[in-house]
Amino acid sequence: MKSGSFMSEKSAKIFVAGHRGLVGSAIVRKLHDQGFTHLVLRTHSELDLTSQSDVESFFATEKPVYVILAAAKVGGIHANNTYPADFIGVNLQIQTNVIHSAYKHGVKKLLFLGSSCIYPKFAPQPIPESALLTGPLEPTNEWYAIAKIAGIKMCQAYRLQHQWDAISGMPTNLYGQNDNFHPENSHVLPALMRRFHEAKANNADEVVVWGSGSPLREFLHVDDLADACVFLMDQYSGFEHVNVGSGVEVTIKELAELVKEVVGFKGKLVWDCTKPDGTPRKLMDNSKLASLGWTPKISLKDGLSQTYEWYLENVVQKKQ
Ligand SMILES: NC(=O)C1=CN([C@@H]2O[C@H](COP(=O)(O)OP(=O)(O)OC[C@H]3O[C@@H](n4cnc5c(N)ncnc54)[C@H](OP(=O)(O)O)[C@@H]3O)[C@@H](O)[C@H]2O)C=CC1
Ligand SMILES: C[C@H]1O[C@H](OP(=O)(O)OP(=O)(O)OC[C@H]2O[C@@H](n3cnc4c(=O)[nH]c(N)nc43)[C@H](O)[C@@H]2O)[C@@H](O)[C@@H](O)C1=O
Repeated sequence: MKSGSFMSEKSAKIFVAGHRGLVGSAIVRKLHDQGFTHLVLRTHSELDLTSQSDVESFFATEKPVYVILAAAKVGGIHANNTYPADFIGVNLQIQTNVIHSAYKHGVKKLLFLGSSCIYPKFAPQPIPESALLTGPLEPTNEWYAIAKIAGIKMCQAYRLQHQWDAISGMPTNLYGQNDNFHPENSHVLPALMRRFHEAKANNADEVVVWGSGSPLREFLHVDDLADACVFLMDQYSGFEHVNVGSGVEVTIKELAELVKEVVGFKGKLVWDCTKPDGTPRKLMDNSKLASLGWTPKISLKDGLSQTYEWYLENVVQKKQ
């Protein structure tokens, strides 16, 4: 189902929740590029989205017209596995508060972002939207996945009961500027970029990479995701969530070799098989979004080079 008025309302008030994160910052850049003039932004310290009363008074006062929910407790396989209570609890709180107050205060349309980890561990590949809730989840991220599934279902329930335009996008693994480069808690791509960079700077002979190297992952540049989010806000008002991926998958070993090349590290890789592999494969079926008219533009090679340049200028140089 198409809606099609978002792009014609460039002065409408838009709340981008999580605007300093990887995804939120890319969405803000995209909205500015597209000529949107009235973004409402709050840092975590200005507005804690886990506080129901604070979220409620924010919506009562600001009354945004559109909401893009890119605030969440996010992390890689180790963080998900180590802090299950935070990943389920914080995410349920943020999304429940924002979705309910947005509905209550007359928001016209809301986009909720989930993740490809909502699908069963052994889902058919590529994974269609219809695979949701058809099998057991991957244990390393089931707490986060359950929260994200609840978010999809909340959007669907509010649409059914209140005819409210809440939609959900399910991005694949993302990367790009403003990513989290924490050594343990980040996702694989920024973790390896940092590790290879530091190994090169310290003339180290080897770099440790987690797991067996055999899992397959699909990576999408965050600027492509932001473009897809704006597209969905404008063009999609359906009940079902929509997959957002690149359609290209690589093994973790191939990814490690690519990052190594982009960074220019000359040593060898050592695999730490005490670390979990996680789900063996999660390539999404992106045909629904393609049939609506959206496809990604940034190749993994170009995206990696761009991200490394950003990392050098914004993380490495700022530390010096
Ligand atoms: N990164 C990825 O690979 C993927 C991400 N996604 C989804 O995209 C969305 C954004 O993820 P991403 O940009 O990577 O995450 P980030 O961690 O980069 O950004 C999340 C943002 O949310 C804010 N935030 C967290 N908790 C609160 C809170 N209690 N109150 C207010 N703000 C808060 C953070 O602020 P602060 O840092 O100050 O706490 C941060 O700005 C999430 O819904 C995630 O599930 C989906 C698939 C893959
Ligand atoms: C987006 C998605 O992200 C998470 O799922 P994931 O795809 O498993 O995420 P990941 O990026 O952390 O790992 C991908 C693969 O890479 C391997 N790996 C190698 N070396 C490092 C490494 O140094 N760090 C990390 N994190 N992983 C490494 C790692 O062992 C695994 O096999 C979800 O929890 C959930 O948050 C979610 O939705």
